[in-house]
Amino acid sequence: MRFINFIVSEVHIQISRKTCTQDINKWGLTSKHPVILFESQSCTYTYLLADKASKEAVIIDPVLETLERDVKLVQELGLNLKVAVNTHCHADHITSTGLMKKKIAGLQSAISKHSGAKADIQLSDGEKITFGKHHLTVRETPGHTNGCVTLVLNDESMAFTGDALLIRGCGRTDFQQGSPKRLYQSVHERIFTLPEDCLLYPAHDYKGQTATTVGEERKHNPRLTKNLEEFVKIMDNLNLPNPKKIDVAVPANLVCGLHDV
Ligand SMILES: N[C@@H](CCC(=O)N[C@@H](CSS)C(=O)NCC(=O)O)C(=O)O
Ligand SMILES: [Fe+2]
Repeated sequence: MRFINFIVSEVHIQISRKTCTQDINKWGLTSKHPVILFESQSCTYTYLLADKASKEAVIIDPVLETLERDVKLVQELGLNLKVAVNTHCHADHITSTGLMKKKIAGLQSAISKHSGAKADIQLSDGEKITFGKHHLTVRETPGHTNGCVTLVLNDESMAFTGDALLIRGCGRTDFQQGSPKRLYQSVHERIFTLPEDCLLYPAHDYKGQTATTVGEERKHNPRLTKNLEEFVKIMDNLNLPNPKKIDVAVPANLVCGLHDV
């Protein structure tokens, strides 16, 4: 399912199906958008960013179940996919980065060096992932897991928050070295300090929402507008069932999704 079809730096917007939470007028005709792809079993968003001139591209959080769709799209658009990056070692689905490397020559996988997972590129805070004249800067945002990163586009017009910040929510902190205190700090110091109108794209949404902004979340996030003490209490009492695939997904994602696939 694709909601907005766009290649970074090109004005080409196709908005269909579900709505964004933010005022649509804010998007404006000159806005840039990533290609947004959705995997419906795990409600995961995969993002594809490309430089129009050079065709160099980056994919964020691709999912095993939608590997063929994503590879086909990359080929149809004639992109030179350079990096497939995971925002963290996912617990709810298996990444497709390992198998995607086998289908796309020259593709490198990437994940935080704090994730404990194997990949071609072990990302550090401040590192840049370059595609054509653009880059994503890695901001470490631990708390959901130790190895969570937020990827910020060079002009700070958009950021990909993984599970650190979800729309009107945030990643759980009850497994994989989760820590509500660290997550609170990460979001307040490393995401909420981005420009108010910076678009935020999460790794999941369970309610049909597609994007938000820093300003909206600073004002309306029901968890992160609380003080630290209240936030910790909320997170310690979520009582969510474990993701159904956690026992297969985590070991598989520690080896780029290639475990027993
Ligand atoms: N039901 C899903 C898992 C749902 C879940 O736990 N989501 C995670 C992100 S994936 S690690 C989460 O942090 N949720 C926060 C929340 O408040 O919902 C499944 O079985 O896969
Ligand atoms: Fe997660």
